[in-house]
Formats: sequence, structure tokens, C-alpha cells
Amino acid sequence: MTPSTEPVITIRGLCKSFGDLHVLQGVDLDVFRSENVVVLGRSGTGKSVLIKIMVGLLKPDAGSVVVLSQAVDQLRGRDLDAFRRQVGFSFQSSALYDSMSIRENLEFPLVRNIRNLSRADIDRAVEEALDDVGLSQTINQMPSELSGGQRKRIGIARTMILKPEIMLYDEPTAGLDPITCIEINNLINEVRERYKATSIIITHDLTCAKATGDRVAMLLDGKFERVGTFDEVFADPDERVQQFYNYNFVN
Ligand SMILES: Nc1ncnc2c1ncn2[C@@H]1O[C@H](COP(=O)(O)OP(=O)(O)OP(=O)(O)O)[C@@H](O)[C@H]1O
Repeated sequence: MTPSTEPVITIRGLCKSFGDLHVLQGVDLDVFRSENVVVLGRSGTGKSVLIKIMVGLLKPDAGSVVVLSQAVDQLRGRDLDAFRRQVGFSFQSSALYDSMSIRENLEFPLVRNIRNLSRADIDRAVEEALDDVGLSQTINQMPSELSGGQRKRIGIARTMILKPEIMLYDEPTAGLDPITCIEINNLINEVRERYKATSIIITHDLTCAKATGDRVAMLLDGKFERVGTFDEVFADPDERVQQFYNYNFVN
């Protein structure tokens, strides 16, 4: 699928420091509708800070972040709540509630965010979301009974059940075996095909980056100094870029 030329996320001159620690130092990025953009960067380079600013959990020191035509740092109260429903955040830990069954985990965001849903509507949405991730059979199981890969898939289903326009994936393949990683990569691509969602994928896993990213943006010294296709970015002889590549495949 070819992403459109309509930007749904526009970041300009974004800066964020914590005391003397200058984490983001002028980040610029456009993300287009239905595009998968992978954000790469070493630990502590500010990937999570960037995502938190994008969903209004942190305030920038300078610069602008416009998501779905809204200036995120201006949003308050109900507007911020409505905005966050359009942006799904799939956490690294899957963030499932261990004391709830898979059905209850999937019902939770629906009941919390959408009023006046009938029992039949809820059942249909849960069944569809589970079917989308190929785990219909787990509906009455508990999270502890599932594998790490299955929990990740349920986490993605739980985020997708609200049909967000934008998906943010934080380390979607961390801690999974290579075959399960490939399944998750395929699922990320399927989500985009099925829902025309726009996705930002934070990862250290270059196989994931290559498989899912239309473009890759590498955070170096507080900026996206390298943005392009996977092959374009890693063709760069810059030592920092090559080091990132080599450590992924050698160590
Ligand atoms: N609320 C905060 N207060 C102070 N420092 C913070 C805060 N949030 C993040 N930082 C610091 O900002 C830097 C960037 O953190 P961030 O979590 O964005 O890194 P990251 O690139 O996501 O790393 P990783 O790949 O390890 O998850 C870190 O040095 C972190 O300690």
C-alpha cells in the first residue's frame, strides 16, 4: 500500500530538556496517512519522550507537534481525551490486566471510551478484534495462560478495538523469538492494510524496522538526522549509523 502525501503528524523544531540533559534538540518529522515510520535510536536518545509529547503526556520546551490537525500541547480536558482515543498506544509490556480474561481485557477500552454500546455490539467488536489477530480461541483464557507473542497480539487487538487513526508501537518485538517477531511484523503490516492506520514503530530490532517501515527515522544527538527508506538510511557511512547496524547483527 502506498502512503498518501497528506501529513497526519507534523513535528517542527521540537526541543525537550530535563535540567542539563538536552534530549530532543530540534526534531522535525512528517508522517503521512497510512505510512509506517520506524523510529530508531540508542537507549536514552529520547524515543519515549517523543511519543509522550505526541500524545500530550509531556509538554515540549519549544517547537510544535500537530497530530490529526490538532496542536497537541494546546489540547485540554475533553478535547485531549477525544484526541487520545484516535491515537492507540501499544505498550512494550502489552499492558494486559492479569486478573481479567482476554474477553474482559478487550471489553475494557470499549466500555470505558464508548457510551451506550449494546452487549451484542461489544461481543461483535471483541470477536472481530480477536479474529483480526488470529486468536479467537483464547477468548475465555487468562493472560497468564498465553505465550509472550500471543500476549503481544492481544495487546495490539486491545489497542485496535477502538479503531484509532494512529498506532504507536513501543518495542513490539522485544523479548520474542525470531519466528514470533516475524508474526508481529506481519500483524503490524496487516493492521495498516486493514484499517489504513498510520503507525509509528519504536524499535531496536532492525529486522522489524526493515519489515514494517516505509521509512526509518534515526534519532542521533537529539535530531532526526537520517530519514529515508531502510536501505537509504543504512547506506550512510556515518560511523554512528554503521555502529547501530553492526551491533544489531554482530552482537
Ligand atoms: N520525566 C523525566 N524526567 C527526567 N528525565 C527524563 C524523564 N523522562 C525521560 N528522561 C530522560 O530522558 C532521556 C531519554 O529517555 P527516553 O525514555 O525517551 O529514552 P528512549 O530512547 O526511549 O530509551 P530506551 O530505548 O532505553 O527505551 C533519558 O536519559 C531519561 O532518563
